Amino acid sequence: MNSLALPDVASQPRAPQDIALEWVGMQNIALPVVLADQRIAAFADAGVSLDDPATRGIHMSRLYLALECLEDRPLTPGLLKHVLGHFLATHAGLSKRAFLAVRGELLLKRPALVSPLSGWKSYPFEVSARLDAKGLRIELKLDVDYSSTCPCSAALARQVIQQRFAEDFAGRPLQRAELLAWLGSERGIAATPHSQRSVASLRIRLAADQGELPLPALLDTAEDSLATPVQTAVKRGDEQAFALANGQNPMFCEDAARRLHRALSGFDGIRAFHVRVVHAESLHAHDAIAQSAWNWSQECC
Ligand SMILES: Nc1nc2c(ncn2[C@@H]2O[C@H](COP(=O)(O)OP(=O)(O)OP(=O)(O)O)[C@@H](O)[C@H]2O)c(=O)[nH]1
Repeated sequence: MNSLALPDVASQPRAPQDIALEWVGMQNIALPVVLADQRIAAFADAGVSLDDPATRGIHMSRLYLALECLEDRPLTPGLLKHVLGHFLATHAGLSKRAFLAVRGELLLKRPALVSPLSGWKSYPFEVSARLDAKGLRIELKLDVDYSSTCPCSAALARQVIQQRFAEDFAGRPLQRAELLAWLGSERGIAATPHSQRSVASLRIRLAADQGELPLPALLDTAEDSLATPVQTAVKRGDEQAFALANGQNPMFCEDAARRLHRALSGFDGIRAFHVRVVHAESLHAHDAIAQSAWNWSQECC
């Protein structure tokens, strides 16, 4: 039987109560993409609106096959626009809006803080794009893991150390060598502040006409602003540098959200962003959360 003889149910008209649909398509399509000079095992969601209420279904295979050109060319706003344009061209008369989301994990090699070592870090990302009469819109989602040391806990720990010092050295003159030894002993660090693994989830809408998807640059900007990103290869010297970075950058979740807000405000090519930080508290069994946004509305990609 040739294809002309196959029934095409999708093209048949529906019953009279028909309704236009906002999004129709497929999700979690396995797809290799090229991003930041890497080939990434990604998953794509592809869809269009079904604006013609009299048409029963879209043509899923046309969306699926249009994804093929993502295999070999770097993922850029231009390539996303090309694919979305193809979605619309193959659904002329049916669809006015086209959608594509690509999810994966970007691997970036990160140097140790002081030793000459390095290792890989995985960054979950999602690139969502939408094309309609208003043009192309692109939103990036990125997660950044970091360490946060509680500033309140740090102050309370310092107070305990002060009290311990007052007790241990009460009523006698201070000897430099004795004091130095005390500072290096467990009595000299009678209390420690608590730290927690934390995650910042960034949603970034790119300005129009961006030539690239600036994922590595955004990740660097976010990590630099937090100053305590989680590490890869670690020797004791690196761990000490990490302890120093944490001591110099104690952060409530509010502090982390404000750091990220300031950093993203200075990043070129962004038209809106939303930041959500989650501190997985070690003091509490619940998490501490802060959110911040700029130029943000609930419109989606
Ligand atoms: N529209 C639609 N198609 C579905 C769905 N689930 C599976 N499909 C299948 O997707 C396949 C591809 O659909 P089309 O793109 O219309 O395939 P086609 O008619 O061979 O291709 P064209 O000639 O380009 O229209 C069909 O076999 C559908 O049955 C669904 O929920 N909606």
